[in-house]
Amino acid sequence: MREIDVALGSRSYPIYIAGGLLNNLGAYLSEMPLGKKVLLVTDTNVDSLYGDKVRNLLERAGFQVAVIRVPAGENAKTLEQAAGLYDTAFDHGLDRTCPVVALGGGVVGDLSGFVAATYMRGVPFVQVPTTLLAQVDSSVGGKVAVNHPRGKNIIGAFYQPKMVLIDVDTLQTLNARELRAGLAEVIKYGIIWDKEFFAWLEENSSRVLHLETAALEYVIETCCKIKAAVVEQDETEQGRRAILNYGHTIGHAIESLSGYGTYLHGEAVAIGMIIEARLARNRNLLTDDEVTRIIQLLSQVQLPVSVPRELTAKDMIKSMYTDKKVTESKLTFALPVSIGYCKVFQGLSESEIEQVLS
Ligand SMILES: NC(=O)c1ccc[n+]([C@@H]2O[C@H](COP(=O)([O-])OP(=O)(O)OC[C@H]3O[C@@H](n4cnc5c(N)ncnc54)[C@H](O)[C@@H]3O)[C@@H](O)[C@H]2O)c1
Ligand SMILES: O=C(O)C(=O)C[C@@H](O)[C@H](O)[C@H](O)COP(=O)(O)O
Ligand SMILES: [Zn+2]
Repeated sequence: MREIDVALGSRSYPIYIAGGLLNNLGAYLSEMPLGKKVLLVTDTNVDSLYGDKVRNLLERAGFQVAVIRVPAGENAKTLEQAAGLYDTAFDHGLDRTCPVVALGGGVVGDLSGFVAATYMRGVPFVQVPTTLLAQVDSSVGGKVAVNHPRGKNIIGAFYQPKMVLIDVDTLQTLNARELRAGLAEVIKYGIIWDKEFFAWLEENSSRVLHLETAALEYVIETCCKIKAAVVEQDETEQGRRAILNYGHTIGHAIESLSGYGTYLHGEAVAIGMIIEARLARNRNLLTDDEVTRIIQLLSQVQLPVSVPRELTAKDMIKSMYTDKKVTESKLTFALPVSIGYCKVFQGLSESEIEQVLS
């Protein structure tokens, strides 16, 4: 088993990565100082695959489990769904010592983490991510949120989990489109932090797409280590953490303008990374060759590479002003300055953004 410690003082926690780890969830939770009632949050798809198994494991470990299933997909990241979770937590008698356990992808993790952060001003939270995207990104670092019709993740908090348990075997049931969407965030780490990892992906992406366990474990461990390092430097995004947002200023505009769920988060981020790489090229940060390599790798894993035709530059730019990196009305982007290193730039002009969108 691979183990990574996210070192955040009193909010530190372990990330465990291995095949078959779901079987250990009950034992791990029993060793933690937790109350005996669990709110197990999942979605309809994940419930049908792993819900009974996890519930039984937790009950055998002595926990009383209330399961709540939200509809699968981005549209479940709402305050209305959160309200349903609060009701179930209340009905089940969850007190401040009792954990919320997120079993599913980033939607379940973000939504239930938001509920864990706010129910009774905070109860223990455990992440059991089951998509590649959630295993490499959303389960780590403590960003929890729901969407607002006008902007992604607008209502949220920073709230770290007590443990992240990653069973790589769960990826065997994930469909190809979702796997590719997860690969977008994987490629992001190569671009913003680790040029050798980017080069490894250029050679080995098909091993990940073929769900080869050794490749998956290597990818997940590498990404979680990078994310842990960034979050340890800047837990609440006062500055440097915003590099994890590369591709997201454009990506979030695509997601909210085209209707949440039309483009998967990873797909929108893939398009965003290309447009933002072009922004970086126009500022002489990236070379033409580096932009080509980025486009080539994203195309190689069959991610979308162009902005949907129906979205106008004007609407995209308007939507970007709801981005959380905006301060004093200045559009802010995380831009790579080479493959393997990224910086945050404030005050980009609308005309330079229009130029790369058209
Ligand atoms: N908090 C963060 O730091 C962070 C980071 C990246 C993304 N996110 C958020 O994560 C969300 C996207 O997460 P996602 O891509 O995991 O989407 P998701 O949670 O919608 O899951 C994708 C789909 O896969 C299904 N699924 C999940 N696990 C499965 C499995 N093992 N086998 C078969 N099907 C499975 C789900 O039911 C769903 O239909 C977005 O809302 C995004 O904003 C958050
Ligand atoms: O953890 C972070 O920090 C990230 O930016 C990771 C992103 O992949 C993720 O999509 C995050 O939810 C975006 O954050 P937001 O603050 O722009 O909503
Ligand atoms: Zn993301």
